Amino acid sequence: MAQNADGSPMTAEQKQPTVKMSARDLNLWYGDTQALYDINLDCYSREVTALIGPSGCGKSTFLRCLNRMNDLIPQVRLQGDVTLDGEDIYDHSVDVVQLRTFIGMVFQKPNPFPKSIYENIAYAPRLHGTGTSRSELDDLVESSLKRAGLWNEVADRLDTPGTELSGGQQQRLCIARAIAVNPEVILMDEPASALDPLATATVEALIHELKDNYTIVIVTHNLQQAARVAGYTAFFHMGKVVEFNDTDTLFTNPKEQRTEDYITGRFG
Ligand SMILES: Nc1ncnc2c1ncn2[C@@H]1O[C@H](COP(=O)(O)OP(=O)(O)OP(=O)(O)O)[C@@H](O)[C@H]1O
Repeated sequence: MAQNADGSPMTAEQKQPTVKMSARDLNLWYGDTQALYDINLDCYSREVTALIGPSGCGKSTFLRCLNRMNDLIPQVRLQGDVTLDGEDIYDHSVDVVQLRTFIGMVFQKPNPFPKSIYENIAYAPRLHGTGTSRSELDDLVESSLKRAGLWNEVADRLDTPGTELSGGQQQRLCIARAIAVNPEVILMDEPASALDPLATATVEALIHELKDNYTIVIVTHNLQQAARVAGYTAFFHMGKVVEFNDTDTLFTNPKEQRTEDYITGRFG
């Protein structure tokens, strides 16, 4: 049971999660083809929200709406609202480069820069002016690698190329790189699907730890993974959110037949 610091049980009001990001009546088209239909979904602060559903149902498209990555795809048209702390992220006044420092992203395939481990972390903070002196950058590199659970494995070889690390280490390096610019939200698009089971378990443990400080939204094909890491889960099908609930309820007591069919393996 959720408790207060003094051990007393939390009231329903205290347990109410805070909305960090929100989509309202969100529709998206690639050219003439509609990919998202009337999405209404909240992502709660300091929680992990999993997006599940069969291939092509719009999970990655929705994830990319949350930090305007779809802006980079020609022919994309979007209707509706996406907010961060109640502010419209599609407002004309929003600096998209800065927005993506608040809302970082980790991709399916680890994609470290072809630079040293140190430079992978230091590059963006230097660019954004958040770390200027060498000692500030040293501290930032160390703290980011520590938070991503990679420091002990790389502390003595910060000058070696990030691309020489194992796949799982590269993915944690990419997570450290996202953390280094001090984001509030981290979007993850199947972050463990290219990793072996051991590296997957390490990344999952890391996600679990990171949620104490960050809001995380993760796309996954792996239902067990959603059950392990996410407090909340949204089931997407054919561009729509069929059902959203806390993960335990969605997996054990789904309201919609389509959700039940999917989680019991009848399609997908
Ligand atoms: N860049 C693009 N241009 C045109 N159509 C696209 C583009 N990206 C995705 N789509 C289409 O949008 C729909 C949703 O795709 P999306 O990649 O968001 O689904 P997904 O649920 O993440 O799938 P998967 O699990 O296979 O990654 C699909 O029909 C897909 O073909």
